Amino acid sequence: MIMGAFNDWRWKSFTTKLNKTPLKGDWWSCEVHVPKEAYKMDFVFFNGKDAYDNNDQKDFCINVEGGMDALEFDDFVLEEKRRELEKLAKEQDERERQAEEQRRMDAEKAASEADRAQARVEVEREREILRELMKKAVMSVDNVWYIEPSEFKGNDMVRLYYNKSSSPLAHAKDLWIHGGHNNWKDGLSIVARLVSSERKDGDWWYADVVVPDLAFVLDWVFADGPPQHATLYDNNHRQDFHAIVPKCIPKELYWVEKEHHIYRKLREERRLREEAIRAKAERTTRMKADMKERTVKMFLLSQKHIVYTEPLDVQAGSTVTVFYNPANTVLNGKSEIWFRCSFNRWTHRMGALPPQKMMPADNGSHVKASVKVPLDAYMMDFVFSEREDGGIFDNKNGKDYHIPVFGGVVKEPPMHIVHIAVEMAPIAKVGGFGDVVTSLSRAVQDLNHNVDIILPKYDCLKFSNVKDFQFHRSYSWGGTEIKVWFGKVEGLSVYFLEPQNGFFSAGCIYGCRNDGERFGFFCHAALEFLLQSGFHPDIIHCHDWSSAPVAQLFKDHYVHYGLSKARVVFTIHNLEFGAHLIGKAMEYSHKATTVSHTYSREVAGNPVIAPHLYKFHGILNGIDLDIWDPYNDKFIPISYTPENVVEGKRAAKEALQQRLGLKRADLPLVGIITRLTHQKGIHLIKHAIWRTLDRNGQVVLLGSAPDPRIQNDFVNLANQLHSSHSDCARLCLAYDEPLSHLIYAGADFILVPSIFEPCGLTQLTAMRYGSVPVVRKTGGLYDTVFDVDNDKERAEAQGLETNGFNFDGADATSVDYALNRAISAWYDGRDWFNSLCKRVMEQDWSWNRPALDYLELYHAARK
Ligand SMILES: Nc1ncnc2c1ncn2[C@@H]1O[C@H](COP(=O)(O)OP(=O)(O)O[C@H]2O[C@H](CO)[C@@H](O)[C@H](O)[C@H]2O)[C@@H](O)[C@H]1O
Repeated sequence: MIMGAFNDWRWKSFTTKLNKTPLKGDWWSCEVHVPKEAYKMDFVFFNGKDAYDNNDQKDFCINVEGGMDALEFDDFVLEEKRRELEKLAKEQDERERQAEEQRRMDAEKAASEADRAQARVEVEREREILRELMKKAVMSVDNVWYIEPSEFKGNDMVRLYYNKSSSPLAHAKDLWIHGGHNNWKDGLSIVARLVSSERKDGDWWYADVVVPDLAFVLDWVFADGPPQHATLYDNNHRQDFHAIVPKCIPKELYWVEKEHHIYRKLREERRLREEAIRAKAERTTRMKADMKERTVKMFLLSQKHIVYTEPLDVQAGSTVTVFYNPANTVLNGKSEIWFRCSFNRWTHRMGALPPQKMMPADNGSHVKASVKVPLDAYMMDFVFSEREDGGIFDNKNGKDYHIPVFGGVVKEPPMHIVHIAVEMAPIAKVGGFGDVVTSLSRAVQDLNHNVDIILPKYDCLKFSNVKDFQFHRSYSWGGTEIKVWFGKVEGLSVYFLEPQNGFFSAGCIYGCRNDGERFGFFCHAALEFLLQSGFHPDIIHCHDWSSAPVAQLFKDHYVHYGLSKARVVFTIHNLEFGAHLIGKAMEYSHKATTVSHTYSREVAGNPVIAPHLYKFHGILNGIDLDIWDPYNDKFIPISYTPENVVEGKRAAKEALQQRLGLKRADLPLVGIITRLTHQKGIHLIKHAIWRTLDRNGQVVLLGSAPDPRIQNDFVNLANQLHSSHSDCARLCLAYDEPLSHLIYAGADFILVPSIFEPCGLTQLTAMRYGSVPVVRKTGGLYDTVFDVDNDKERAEAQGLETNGFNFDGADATSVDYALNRAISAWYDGRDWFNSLCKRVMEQDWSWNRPALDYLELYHAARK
């Protein structure tokens, strides 16, 4: 028998019996069908059981002519796989669609039942009221009123008689009936003037009225004039008059119809409500996607002076041309440029492609090379060199060039990232660091990676924001038992460590005498938890002095024991505190970052940073577009987008003024939202408050000071201002997240005069809400705010438009320089100012771009 297959045993295997032939020797034969995709046939012979002739373990093979070649076959297989994946994806989509449809139908059914039940309740209530009424309703009252004929029904014309002689209307000249039906259900449905009758046994009057359709009780009062003009009434001692309609329609039928009517109304209202919610959600998603697409395009184009591809979107299976301009790199002036490329972060099965000499491009500045992108690529990787065999390389400072590939059959394998952190918004937030832990994690998770967070289980956690909170396990370490709890926060998995030594039951996050000891213990306990739970993260990300010890502990105790795959990334949010611990983390981490380029340059000379610059990078923070979203924000009165920013902000300003008791007037409003510490430029904040008031503006400050002396100082200032400028200044000296949303939306300007600022989030959030930032040119403030008068070119170099006002120095004149221009711009040209609000709102200060930078960094850490 023969057992074989084609193309290195990858295609169409077969097993067939051979027949003895009459040829000389012991020749056997069989017929084999050679498929058109074959370039090679591989086979062995055997006896049908256990004896093989496999050509000394090399197998036999014959090349096949006229079919595909090996490369074509690779493509063919991938194409097949792509088709298969497409089919599976379609089936999956269809299943999801059906499941969604089912969910929708179930929800519809439940809602419909709820509507029906409500309709029933409403009808029952009405019925009860009417029942009570019917008890009081009669056909006539002797000597007061009666109706002719005595038998009547809906739509009949009847004559109602009234004897006013002993009523409050005894002396009225004019007499009117104001009536309705079924307990005044439709309000006034009967109005008529009464005329005097001939009857002599009293003072009888009458009116002819049409009985409303479907009425079974008539309700009325008498008055001395028509509605709105009457002054005297006879309302039957406040009971009104009620008459039974003797021949009204069958009652049950009425109520059935009524219930149905209410049900239809409820259902229609619900449908409209749901449609509005759906439309809004769709619009939110679309706006987010548009912003992301614009940013990614901008990012790809922003490197155009060095490298770009044609087409810009690289598709798997297509051929792309890479353009490179050595003038701006280390290869400037080289006579030859060689292009060295691979895929999937250099892990592609084909390995690196052979180096290719680049040819001059038509534009004169760039050189170019073309590559076919395989179908199983998700990333294109390349570097450039001066010679075929190497020499000087441009590898983008060790990071290499990477361009994402779309539409491939293989997806990037997810990384597992664990943050060890002591703050996390919104459950344990003190400042911006807490925001970043949450929003960076969400952004990386959105890019299909796995993210976990380890946090101390403070007794002061905001548990209301933790979903599915549950006990996870417990372990012993450091002489105590540590309970681990698990929960979901903003869609992120969080492990909470609760050592039984009470370290985190102090009622606060920071501020204990032994903070260093508490957090040092936490860091070690977190690593121990990872080890004991068998986690194998790719990246352990620690932050600031509080989880800085992780880096060295990892190196000393864990790298050889089970966590060896992990790399440690350390991020500095603020170098002010814990320099010694930060220095250690700089030394022991694989990569270190801080939260803006400019701050990374500002601290580069610091002795704890300087020796480690080779692994130190500035990556800007972003804000979370779901958490800060004026289109879906429950703390502001009108939801708005750039299209209706003026209307949205006007409503928010009014709500803010009303809430804080400020004058409700159209004045320039400056907002300040900050921790009140030296870093934030306290003397400049104070000065700016007075300056704004001088210029007839309003100021709202939301902030609190960890230092009681500063807090006191501001309490005094608040007292002074609230009496001298109660219309125009409000200092809220507390931490208040909902109020911060209203200030971001209601202010015209957000002032950030920091002395130093690693990144700063408030100016970014301000822009998301269409507020114009006024900032000091330092750290991340410098990188994100571009002065409308002075920074046009600097903004353009980043593909941006100017977006605010800034100043250099740290004295009163310097703040005035920016603040005066800002306020004047507001007074002088509202159209221009409104267009500036719209413009800042359209800029993308989210994680769309920085999350990609972090991923590059994580990959670089793993190299
Ligand atoms: N009284 C109050 N009520 C409600 N909310 C308030 C508040 N006071 C402040 N906030 C909020 O706290 C956050 C402050 O974040 P920042 O980044 O601007 O400063 P912070 O100095 O805390 O952060 C540090 O870490 C971050 C993150 O890396 C860096 O951006 C920054 O430069 C660095 O100093 C914002 O979300 C703001 O809205």
